[in-house]
Amino acid sequence: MVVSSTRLNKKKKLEKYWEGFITSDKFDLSQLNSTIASSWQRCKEAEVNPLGGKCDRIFGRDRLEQLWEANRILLEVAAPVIESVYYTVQGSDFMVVLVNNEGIILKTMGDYQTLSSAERLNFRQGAVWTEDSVGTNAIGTSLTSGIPIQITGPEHFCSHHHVWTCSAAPIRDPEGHVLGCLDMSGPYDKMHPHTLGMIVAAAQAIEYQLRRELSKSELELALKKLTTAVDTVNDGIIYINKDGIITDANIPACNLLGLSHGKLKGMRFNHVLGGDIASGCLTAGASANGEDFIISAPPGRLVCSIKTITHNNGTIGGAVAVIRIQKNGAKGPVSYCTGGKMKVAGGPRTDTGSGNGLVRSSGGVSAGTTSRQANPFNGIIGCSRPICAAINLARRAAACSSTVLLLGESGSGKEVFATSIHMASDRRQGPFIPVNCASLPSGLIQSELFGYSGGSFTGAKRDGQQGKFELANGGTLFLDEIGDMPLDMQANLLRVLQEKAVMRVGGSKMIPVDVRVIAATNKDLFQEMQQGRFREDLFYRINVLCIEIPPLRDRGAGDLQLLTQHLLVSIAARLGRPVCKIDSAAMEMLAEYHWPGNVRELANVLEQMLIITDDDVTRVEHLPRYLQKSARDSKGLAGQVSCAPEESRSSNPVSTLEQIEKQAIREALQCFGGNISRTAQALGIGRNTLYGKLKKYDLND
Ligand SMILES: Nc1ncnc2c1ncn2[C@@H]1O[C@H](COP(=O)(O)OP(=O)(O)OP(=O)(O)O)[C@@H](O)[C@H]1O
Repeated sequence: MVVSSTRLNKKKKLEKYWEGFITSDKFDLSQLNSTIASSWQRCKEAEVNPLGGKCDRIFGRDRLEQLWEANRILLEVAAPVIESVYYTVQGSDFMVVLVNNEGIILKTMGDYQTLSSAERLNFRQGAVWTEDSVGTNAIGTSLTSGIPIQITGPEHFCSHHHVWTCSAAPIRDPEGHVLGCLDMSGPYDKMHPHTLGMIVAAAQAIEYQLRRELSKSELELALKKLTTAVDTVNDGIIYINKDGIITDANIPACNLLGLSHGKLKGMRFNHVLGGDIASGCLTAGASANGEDFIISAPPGRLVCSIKTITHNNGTIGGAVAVIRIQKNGAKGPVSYCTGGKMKVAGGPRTDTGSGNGLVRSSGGVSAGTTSRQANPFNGIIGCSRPICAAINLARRAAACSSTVLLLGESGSGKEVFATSIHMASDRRQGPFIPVNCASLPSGLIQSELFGYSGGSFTGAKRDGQQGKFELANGGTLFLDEIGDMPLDMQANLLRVLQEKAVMRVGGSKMIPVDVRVIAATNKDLFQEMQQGRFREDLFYRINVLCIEIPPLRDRGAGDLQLLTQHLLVSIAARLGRPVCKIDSAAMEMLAEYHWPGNVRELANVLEQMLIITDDDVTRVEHLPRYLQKSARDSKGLAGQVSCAPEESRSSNPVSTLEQIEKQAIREALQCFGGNISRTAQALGIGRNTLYGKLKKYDLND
């Protein structure tokens, strides 16, 4: 780009000022913009090295993760704005940066070249970009002065920044507190005064969205408070819309009326409680408002009081009815219950109310609380400490959108974890696309991942083809065996992860993709990185949240039993055979074995055993030879360790599935200190099923 002579003159003039200022104690800065002059003064007082500019205050991954969590809403709201700003300037060597109110960089997005130049200054996530750390700069100076500012070339206090131009604007919460700032930085010769305008508009867009988020969460909180209060009172509370239809009710109301929440909702209030009491309030207005009505229904009478809800313009929006059992002496007009599905105490539920069925129902029907959502982590069988720790981390991973790195031996369940994280995340409606990086031929890996445009190579489809990234848009891309990805592809992958956009092979335009990446490997990536087989920058890019999945041999006998039981049932179902028991000696041998192939190997061994067994018990002789030998060898070394349930060891040589199940439940209960929910979750069954089994096995204590 040709730099205009005016700009060159301005730069030369600024350079003179800068040189004069840093070399002399007294230098007249009256000609310089006052915000910049004050900033230079502050930097001098803070003894910032004017000949430097490379940041040496950088927070590591742990602190950064805490900061991401602390600034979660800001990051979520800012992400789409940052992307749209970036796409507007993409290809012009600019980068967009979000920092928190302490000047710590939370997020960067930019062209590869610019990010690489920035990296040389440590201008990257975790770096502290305040004035006292790196001198006058748009971020630090905007945060200090509280105003949007553009700082170009020699206006920066440190000489390393003189080739940069930066524009930053503070982002404030609705009360005016600065939450951070948004910055756009790029080469000095591409400086444009409009950049600042764009950044100010983007910061305002973030502020606007933050206000909306905040009022939404305040509203949710107010609603929660209200629901909690409503559910803790003893009186029945019923909400009615302006047409007299019940829209909601609390638990006591359902109990008093003997109707479930689901049934009550949608019924006509008058139909349930009789008379015209609701219509009186809703149509005739205030005359009946707040008055008590007695509803007659053996064996007791209910007092009902209705209050209308009015809009600001005075129109009636609905009503709230409060009902309670009539205490002696309560007076009021009498209404009669005329219909609805009533539950008579001690008797069956009737479908036709005859006008006298309104009673207090003590048991049975409870208000329909929202049913518990299915837990995707229930599919991960195991209750040992290491697997529970991994599941807990995975749960956290599901709640955020950071890249996840799954480490674990082959067959240990990395894909099971990846799918569970996807299913528990807010991307569950989007696609889950698994890619095995090791099995892709090196010539095809690029087009497989990024797609290709029409006619880009012989044999290519005429209209081109989407790659896995595009296919995973809005969902999750599972990059299995990432440690086997060729080095040149690693560079391309890094670029896509940074830019959140792909360019198809043979294509010319960037296609934005919204993909969450979960990577997995059974290799020691750190070692791979040190030996130059894995790119350092990619390693740190994907290693945001690392989950180590323990090998089966480290998960203890409890997990082995649980998995064996689970797999025996599912394999039998798949093969269309009855479920088999497993001989305790065989079970012991399984526990002796070191399981290099982990759960996958266990599943294969059990399938083989089921296939070759003729009766309903599998024994040691059904085990593969190599496993028998290996287990015997290790037993010889390690002594006798039994994993068979205690009660089966004494007399009966065969462990029934029930014995195994009882033992597994006992261990899981112990592991979770008797907590039913967590035990049920770890065992992969529902709480009610667990209660049933505790009763069956007499494990209630
Ligand atoms: N905790 C678990 N609960 C239930 N099934 C499991 C568990 N762990 C693994 N499996 C089963 O074991 C098999 C192998 O698991 P998975 O494919 O997830 O392993 P992996 O670590 O991704 O293997 P690889 O490294 O070879 O790709 C699958 O059939 C999976 O269903």
